[in-house]
Amino acid sequence: MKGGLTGMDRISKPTNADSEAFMPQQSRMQSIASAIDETTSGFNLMKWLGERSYVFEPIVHFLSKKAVPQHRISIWYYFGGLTLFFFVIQIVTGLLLLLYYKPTEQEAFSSFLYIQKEVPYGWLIRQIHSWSANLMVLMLFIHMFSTFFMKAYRKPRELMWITGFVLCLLTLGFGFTGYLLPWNELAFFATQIGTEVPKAAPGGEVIVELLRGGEDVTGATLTRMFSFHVVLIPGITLLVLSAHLLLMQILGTSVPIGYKEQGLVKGYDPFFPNFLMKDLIGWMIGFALLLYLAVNLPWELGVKADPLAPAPQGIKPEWYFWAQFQLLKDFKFPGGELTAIIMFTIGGVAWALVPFIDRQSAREEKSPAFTIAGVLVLVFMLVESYRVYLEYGF
Ligand code: HEM
Ligand code: HEM
Repeated sequence: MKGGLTGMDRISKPTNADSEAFMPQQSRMQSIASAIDETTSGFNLMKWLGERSYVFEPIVHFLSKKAVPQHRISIWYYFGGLTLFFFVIQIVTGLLLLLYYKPTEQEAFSSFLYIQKEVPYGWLIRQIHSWSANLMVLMLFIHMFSTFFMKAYRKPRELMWITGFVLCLLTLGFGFTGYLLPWNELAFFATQIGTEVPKAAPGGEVIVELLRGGEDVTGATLTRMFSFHVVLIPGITLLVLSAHLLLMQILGTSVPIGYKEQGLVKGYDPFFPNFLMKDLIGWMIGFALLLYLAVNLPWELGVKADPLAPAPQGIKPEWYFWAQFQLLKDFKFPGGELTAIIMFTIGGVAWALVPFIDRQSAREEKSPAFTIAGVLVLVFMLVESYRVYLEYGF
């Protein structure tokens, strides 16, 4: 830019963010008018954009208020951002897959093969969508357990935990509904077993019909799962996620109990731009890993589902449902399935209400009983999942 005071300097450079962002309407209009006068002599895109950059200042101002504490376990603060990163990848690749994918019993598998074999880079987009789904769920589990062990759910962050819990259910819903979409044999029979589960509970038939769009898994189920996957679940997720992130911004990042008193907090990183830049490094590492997996360990295509064929051996769900799957298998006695469902429901409700049950942490006192309970839940899930791995492989 040539010398002299530019429009950008006049409008947004005197960066007292407070006074700029909340400049009275009249003086802001005057600034815009003078900037417009200046641009009439010749059009300069950068200048034009610079003059209008003040509209972002309230956002930057809002973001810059947050600071992230630095201490020996602050590494765990990266996993919410990583979950978010893989979710964004899911949206972008999912929208690209939508250009060619056809959600009908006749065409789903062939459109899926077409994406994989004919569409330029279709195989890459599909592999990225599949791997990023797995990485998103993995990051979400790490994020959930780390916030649990750091007691980040305690007062005043109860709603962060509740919205997070709902996001966990929605993400598992994404995985479950997406699994059927390629309409291959494995997905077909796994969905048949998965959607059968609610039948063991009183009134469960209604849920089974709601999921399947009829008594059995058919083309109607595929269309239904498709609309859940690309419309209903994304819509609700965007709403709940906005609430989760807004709450995060307003409440700020928590510090583990007792850390401040013991002088373990070394300092604070302003979120914008310092911590965001560090987040960016995490995302680049995540992206490199994602590309490596997508290119070197492609997910198999399988064979087209044949609803009339008998179920093949070794049908199992995605790894993130293995613990529930194994528990149901362990409870194969009369009334066992219902007992397992009741256990999971009670466990799930207790997990969701943890911030209200753990009264000690709400008073900023350590709550070892909850740490032990969390370790038991984690060990149970890992052992049950490992048993499925031993029996079926990956
Ligand atoms: C789609 C899923 C999710 C996304 C994208 C997400 C995103 C985030 C982000 C970006 C943060 C701030 C950075 C951080 O502390 O890691 C955060 C914080 C938090 N999240 Fe999540 N989250 C998700 C799911 C969950 C789940 C499943 C839970 C727990 C059940 C949860 C509970 C929390 C809590 C308690 C905090 C506050 C952490 C603190 O103040 O130290 N979130 N989340
Ligand atoms: C708005 C966002 C999303 C859209 C528009 C979308 C769209 C799609 C489409 C069109 C397919 C079928 C194509 C195919 O099978 O390769 C698909 C498959 C799938 N989606 Fe998504 N998706 C989205 C988000 C997600 C998320 C967040 C997850 C998981 C956490 C996920 C998990 C899956 C899985 C596991 C498959 C099956 C992949 C396969 O075996 O090829 N999707 N998705």
